Parts: sequence; structure tokens; C-alpha cells
Amino acid sequence: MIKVAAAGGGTGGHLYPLLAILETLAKRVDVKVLFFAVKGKIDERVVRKDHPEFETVSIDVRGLLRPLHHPKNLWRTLKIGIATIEVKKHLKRFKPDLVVLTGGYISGVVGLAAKDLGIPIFVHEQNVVPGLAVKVLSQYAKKVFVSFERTRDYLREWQDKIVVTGCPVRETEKEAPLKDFVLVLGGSLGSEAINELMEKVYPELQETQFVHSTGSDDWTERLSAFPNVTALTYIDPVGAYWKKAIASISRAGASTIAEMMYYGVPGILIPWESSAESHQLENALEAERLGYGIVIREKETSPRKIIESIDKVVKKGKIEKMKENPASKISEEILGEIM
Ligand SMILES: CC(=O)N[C@H]1[C@@H](OP(=O)(O)OP(=O)(O)OC[C@H]2O[C@@H](n3ccc(=O)[nH]c3=O)[C@H](O)[C@@H]2O)O[C@H](CO)[C@@H](O)[C@@H]1O
Repeated sequence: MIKVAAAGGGTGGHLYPLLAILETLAKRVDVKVLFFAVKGKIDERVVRKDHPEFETVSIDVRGLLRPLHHPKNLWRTLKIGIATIEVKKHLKRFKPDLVVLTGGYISGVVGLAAKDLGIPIFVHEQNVVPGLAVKVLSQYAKKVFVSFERTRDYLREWQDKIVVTGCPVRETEKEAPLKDFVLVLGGSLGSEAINELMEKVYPELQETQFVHSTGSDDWTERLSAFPNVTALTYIDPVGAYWKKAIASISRAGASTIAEMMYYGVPGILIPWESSAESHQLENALEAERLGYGIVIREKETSPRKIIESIDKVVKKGKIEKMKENPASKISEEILGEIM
């Protein structure tokens, strides 16, 4: 049996790849998990629901605001200090064999505590451009798993630890009750901009079926008015729908792109350009370069442009599904180091 401490939350984009790794590890060996969730965020809710067997500890912490001299950061830094003491207490008691971290501020807190206690650290970066937590933790990690070859350019000092694996995707046995539709997703929190745009597109494309994750009950009600749209506030498990989709329209969060690639679904990517260091734009351009999508910059979107692009991606047709889930490679690498 191995004991794993894990963190990577705040958004679905950090959480789902982490769960994919833990679920794959558990298929190979007996695993006991201590999960550090961010209080009040998606990880707390999803992990308690899907993995009641994990020991889940909620940590009250928020990331630092930019610019770093923001006045609220004084209070946030204090909270990070308190959180670090709490995390260390749990790590000393649980005595994990390793920690797995997939980014976000909670990873930073858990990673630095694990480093002080000499616990082996494994990190995964989902995006082309690594986030602050992964940049800092790479120096202490045993292995740094990345989704894209291009990420090496941003972590030059740690080349020997980097393994390009792709971004893990959660598996599901479930199947959506529909088929041959275009899947429309914001990020894990929905996207107002995509909702507003698609509301203008739907009446023009009555022959095309859409499944749209809206992010709010109000939008679900509004978009359900279109007979060609199945509007859902949140799709869970989303893999059930990716399997049956012919194309997608989405933001360019790393997990959404990973799912397009894993299930072989071509899509239109509208990156959220206010993301830190425009990392969604970099993700989107990389996905386009690899043949998975058409990128439309947010300022250039219009219902007409979307209609023309949907036609192109649907005509492109499905791409071959990936044979191996990146979560398998990561699990093998971790077990190879630990066992
Ligand atoms: C706003 C923000 O900070 N976004 C970042 C966040 O991800 P964010 O959570 O916004 O976006 P991602 O695309 O990475 O992940 C969303 C996940 O939620 C799932 N989903 C979505 C809708 C739904 O109804 N059901 C469902 O399960 C998607 O399928 C996907 O697995 O972390 C990612 C990984 O570091 C980054 O690339 C994103 O830029």
C-alpha cells in the first residue's frame, strides 16, 4: 500500500487531471489518499462526492493578487503562513510516501510543506505556459510531468526531471443519451461570453444539434428555448458527452483541450485572454498547431464567424482517439520511482 498526499485545486482545470492520476494509481496499487482541498472551491465539493474514501482536509487559502504589492496580499500571505502550519501538521501525522501536485496556490502551500519534511514531490503542469506554483516547485520535485513539449522552454533548468506525458483525462464508463452533437463548454465555471455568443448562433443553425454547459440555471432556462439545444447547467461526467460529440466550441483551458485530444474531437477555441500570462491563448495556439482546432480571438468573434467555423470543424470530422491516457504514463513513472 502507498500513501499519497495530493493537492491541485481552485478550478476544475487543476482538479480533474489530479483525480485522473489518483484514480489510475488506485487501479494499479492499493492507495490511501490525503487530499488537500481549497475551502469553498470545486475541489472540496467534487472530491467529497466522488471519493468519500479519501481523507479530505479543507484549507482556507487564496492565491496572491497581481500585482504582488496589492494591499490585500498582506492578509493573504498571513493566511498562507497559517495554512502551511496546518498542512505540515497533517503531513506529519499521515506520513505520505509521496505528494502529487497539479498546480494552483494550494499546490504551492502543500509542496513547500512537503519539501521541508523531505517527502518526494511529483508535479504536473497542464498548460503550455507553467503557472507560478509549478515553476517554484519544479526545483524540489523528483519529476515534472508536462502536457506539451513546448513547456520545456519555460522550465529550462529542470530539463532532466521533465517527462512529456500529455494531460490526464478522467475516464468514465457512462455514455450520453444523445449523439452527433456539437459540445459547447465554458471552463469549469461556465462562460458568459460564450453563452451570449451562442444564443445568437442557435437560431441560425437549426439543423445542428448542440449540448451546451451553461454554468448557471438562468442560462440553462434561456438556452433551453431552442429546440436544437440541450442546455445543462453542469455536465458530469463530461467524458460521457465527449465520446459522442462530433465537434466542440470552448474556452482553451488545459483540461478541455486535453479532452478534445483524448477523445479526438476537433473544435473551435475561444481563449479567455485575461488568463494569467495569456496562457489560454498559448494552449489554444498549440492545439491548433497539433491539428485539433480553429482559434478565434475573443475580440474577433461574431455569430457569422462561428457559423462558418462550425461548418469547417464538423467537415474535418473526428480525429483518432488517443490510445493511452496520459494518466497511465504518469502512474508508471511515479510507481517506478517509489516502489
Ligand atoms: C478560469 C481559469 O482560471 N481557468 C484555468 C483553469 O481551468 P478551468 O477549470 O477554467 O478550465 P479547464 O478547461 O482546464 O477545465 C475545465 C474542466 O471542467 C470540465 N467541465 C466543464 C463544464 C462542465 O459542464 N463539466 C465539466 O466537467 C471540463 O470538461 C474540464 O475538464 O485551470 C486550467 C489548468 O491549469 C487553465 O488552463 C485554465 O485557464
